[in-house]
Amino acid sequence: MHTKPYTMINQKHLDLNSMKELPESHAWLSLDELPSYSSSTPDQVPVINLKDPNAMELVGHACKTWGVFQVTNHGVPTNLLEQMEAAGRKLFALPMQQKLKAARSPNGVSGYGVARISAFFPKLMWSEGFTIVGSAYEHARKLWPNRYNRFCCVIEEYKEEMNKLAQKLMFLMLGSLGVTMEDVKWATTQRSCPALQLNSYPACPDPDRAMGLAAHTDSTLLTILHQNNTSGLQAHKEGTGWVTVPPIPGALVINVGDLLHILSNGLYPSVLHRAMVNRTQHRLSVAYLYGPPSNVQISPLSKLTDQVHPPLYRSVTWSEYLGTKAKHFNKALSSVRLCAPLNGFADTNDHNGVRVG
Ligand SMILES: C=C1C[C@]23C[C@H]1CC[C@H]2[C@@]12CCC[C@@](C)(C(=O)O1)[C@H]2[C@@H]3C(=O)O
Ligand SMILES: O=C(O)CCC(=O)C(=O)O
Ligand SMILES: [Fe+2]
Repeated sequence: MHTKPYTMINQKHLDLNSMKELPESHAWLSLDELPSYSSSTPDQVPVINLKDPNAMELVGHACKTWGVFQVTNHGVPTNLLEQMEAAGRKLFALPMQQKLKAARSPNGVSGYGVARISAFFPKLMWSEGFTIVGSAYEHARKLWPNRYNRFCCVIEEYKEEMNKLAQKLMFLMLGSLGVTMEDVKWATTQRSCPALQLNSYPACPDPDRAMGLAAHTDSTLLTILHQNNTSGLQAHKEGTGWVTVPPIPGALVINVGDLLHILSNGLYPSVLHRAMVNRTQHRLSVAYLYGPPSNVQISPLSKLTDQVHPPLYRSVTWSEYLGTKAKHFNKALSSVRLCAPLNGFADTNDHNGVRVG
């Protein structure tokens, strides 16, 4: 038997829940490299009632101006959101040795571990994650050898409901640009292969020097995020700076991802966002990362391009783009860009210069 605490086994898997002070490995030098602007009128992330007769227009406007919004009346049962949150809590409350049994392999996608983007930062993030692509069965069986069924059922039901909502959102987002689901046949005929990301942000002894999840855009078409009633999510808006996305009970947060940025030829820019931590509360979030079927070529929709608006991005599949993101992180989007914008300026939404830490 070893006598060292298991937090020493692997520096990347410190048990944050038991730390009384912030270790150097997690102390960020600067949390803000992007400018913040002071404004007398506080700018707030839109909240849209999906049963509003103008929902399509409101969604389109939110995608153009923010790339993030919250939705109410979204049709996902509240008790399913609660069950998912409870399942997440149960998972992260397991002892570290147990969680490590389902650790993500070095080049793998699924499993327990630090955020995939960690490799791009000199400091570690104050969070732990669990990624599920495909069935949760293999991992759940390692975590709870005799009682994995309940976890798997909640995950499956959650994915089912989120898929319905994602389709509805695609219909609204594209509809607002004059694009019909006929123009994007794959969106209704082929099944997508989504990912589910559970994030846990333990209470932090020194929140002002720690980062929960560093600034990034999602590689998805769109992401549906459920945050428990603890704030921490912030979105970046040009000209405004970082804005907190306040938790609203029962509401879900929708992010525009890089693939929708490409599909809309830049009309819907993907949103840069991050998660901050706090001193007293354990924060939990569940992200449903929705992309197209993995081998469908995604390129700017022909309805949105003409001589004056040439396609700005080359076509990519989701699986190729995930590889590009894993390699180039915040330069992934500009690496698939075809031509410079007509005004000659770098596209601010390509998130080229973001480096936090
Ligand atoms: C399907 C996806 C999308 C992934 C990779 C893979 C599984 C996990 C997703 C996330 C979730 C956390 C932020 C992010 C940036 C990360 O590090 O892992 C995401 C990434 C992406 O959107 O690129
Ligand atoms: O925890 C959050 O609020 C953000 C999570 C997130 O951005 C992600 O999982 O991609
Ligand atoms: Fe994200």
